[in-house]
Amino acid sequence: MEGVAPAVSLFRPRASARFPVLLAADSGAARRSTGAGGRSSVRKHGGTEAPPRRPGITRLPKLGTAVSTKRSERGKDPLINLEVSHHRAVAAVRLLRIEKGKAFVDLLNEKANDSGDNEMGYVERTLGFRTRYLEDRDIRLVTVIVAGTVRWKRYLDYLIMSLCSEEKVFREMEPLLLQILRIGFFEILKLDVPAYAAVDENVRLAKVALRPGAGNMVNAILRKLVLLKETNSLPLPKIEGDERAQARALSIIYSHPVWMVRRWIRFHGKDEALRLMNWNNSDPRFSLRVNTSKGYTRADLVKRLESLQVHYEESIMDEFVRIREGMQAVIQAGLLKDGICAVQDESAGLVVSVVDPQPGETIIDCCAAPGGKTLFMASRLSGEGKIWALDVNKGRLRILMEAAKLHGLDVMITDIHADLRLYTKETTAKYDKVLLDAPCSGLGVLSKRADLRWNRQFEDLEELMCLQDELLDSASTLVKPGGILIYSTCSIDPEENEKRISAFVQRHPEFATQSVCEYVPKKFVTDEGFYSSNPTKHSMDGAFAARLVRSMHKILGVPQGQN
Ligand SMILES: C[S@@+](CC[C@H](N)C(=O)[O-])C[C@H]1O[C@@H](n2cnc3c(N)ncnc32)[C@H](O)[C@@H]1O
Repeated sequence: MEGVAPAVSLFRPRASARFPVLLAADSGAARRSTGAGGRSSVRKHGGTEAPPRRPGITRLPKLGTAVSTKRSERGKDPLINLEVSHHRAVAAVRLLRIEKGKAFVDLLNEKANDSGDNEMGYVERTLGFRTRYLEDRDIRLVTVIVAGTVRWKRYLDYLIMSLCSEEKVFREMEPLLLQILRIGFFEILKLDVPAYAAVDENVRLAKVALRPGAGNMVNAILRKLVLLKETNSLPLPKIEGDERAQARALSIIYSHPVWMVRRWIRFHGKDEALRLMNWNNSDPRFSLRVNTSKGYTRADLVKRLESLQVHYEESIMDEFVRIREGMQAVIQAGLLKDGICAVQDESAGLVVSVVDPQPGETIIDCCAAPGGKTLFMASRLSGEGKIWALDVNKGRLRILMEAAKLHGLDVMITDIHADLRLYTKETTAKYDKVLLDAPCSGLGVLSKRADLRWNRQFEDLEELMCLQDELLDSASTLVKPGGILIYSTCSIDPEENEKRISAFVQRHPEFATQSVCEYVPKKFVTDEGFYSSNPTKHSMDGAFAARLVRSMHKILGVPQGQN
């Protein structure tokens, strides 16, 4: 099931829903509202999107006590609509913006994800009214709905299209109406929100944000859906026919792109492909790494978590704790902001174990930003040694250095803003260890990146593999004789992982693979001696790493300067 277990109780209908009101926060607003017959005029807003007509809304001249007025107090927020459910309104607008590429799905830091002034501005310009500022519970609901609706988009759209009178109605549906329907379908099918609440609230949103006709359409389609769900007769495709047809059906039922389904069935078999898709559709699990460089221990972190009543589990790694429930409490208590710990998946931590940083070493992290692994490596150096953090993305590199300062590690890290391929042409510097955490498809982290599956095309893989080869060639020139090159990805795709390494050692006989068995628990070591974490096997993100040792001696056939 998608979403969090307590979601059902969180979705109880609001008492105020029975009393449609658009409250005016000041008398000026009351003057601007039209009076006659309860019909509202279309008010012009500063934004590009004109607000839709909202007939049937009563505007009251006084601010009710139930209205949150952060902006009203500043005299800027005259109109707050209490008729619609606030979190659904914000979710619909965020979904619209994600679809246009103007927002992203942030599963972790919901507060920072634009849920303040900016987002309310978008809501007002898009819907034509302002909602009250969201409380923590609402923000959590927005996150659950947005992430879930994005994950399940293919499944939801298939059902919405099936329940429209004809395909053309679906294809030509206005974007906001489609988002409202997706929310309703997701709530009913995956969150088990009581049908009456999901229908009622989404019909109201469509009526107020669009027009009565749109509300009627949402009503008709959602009621049809409720009936089909109750009779267990959802019109889903049958898994039958040839391999391609089966993959297409599975891609709808499990809401993944067809190419991914086909690829996973080919590489891992059908059962594992299904397990993987189930994992990607489930709530992501987060882990915390305690910041030992500031003198904190895991016991200190555990104590703080217990005082916050956060549910946690011990990790296989000394510095880590797995969070089962209560990530918001961690964020709100300032544990991240104060540099006590960082959010990091154990799968990424294990890559650092493969690097095995030792005090006194020189290490270059070739694709370092935003710095999760750089910081962990630096803290393992125990104050002795140095790390160079290189990345082509200046903004992300800035985030890395800010985090380094927060963690008290900035003295050990030097940033280099460059394209690795160009940088290595100009430098003669050599390092004890070189980490290449390469740009990749991210197919191992789809549960945390709800929208990634829709942003990746099959063609991207080809391009990424070429880049990975080029970066490997460049990174290899930075390794001292006898030094170590570590190649890692957050992908589970063999072509981005094992295949890149076998191609690399063929091109570079001066490098030989070294088993990672000394560095990570046995269950993560593949037959070929690589590190590999798998979501369905290890209940963590998918990741890969290989350790390659550079020969101490010159190898015949290797061009001068590269050996
Ligand atoms: C997988 S991310 C690195 C994540 C990072 N190691 C961490 O643990 O937080 C890949 C990084 O490669 C960088 N990158 C992509 N192409 C690059 C290039 N040609 N030279 C240097 N960095 C590059 C991207 O900007 C991105 O930050």
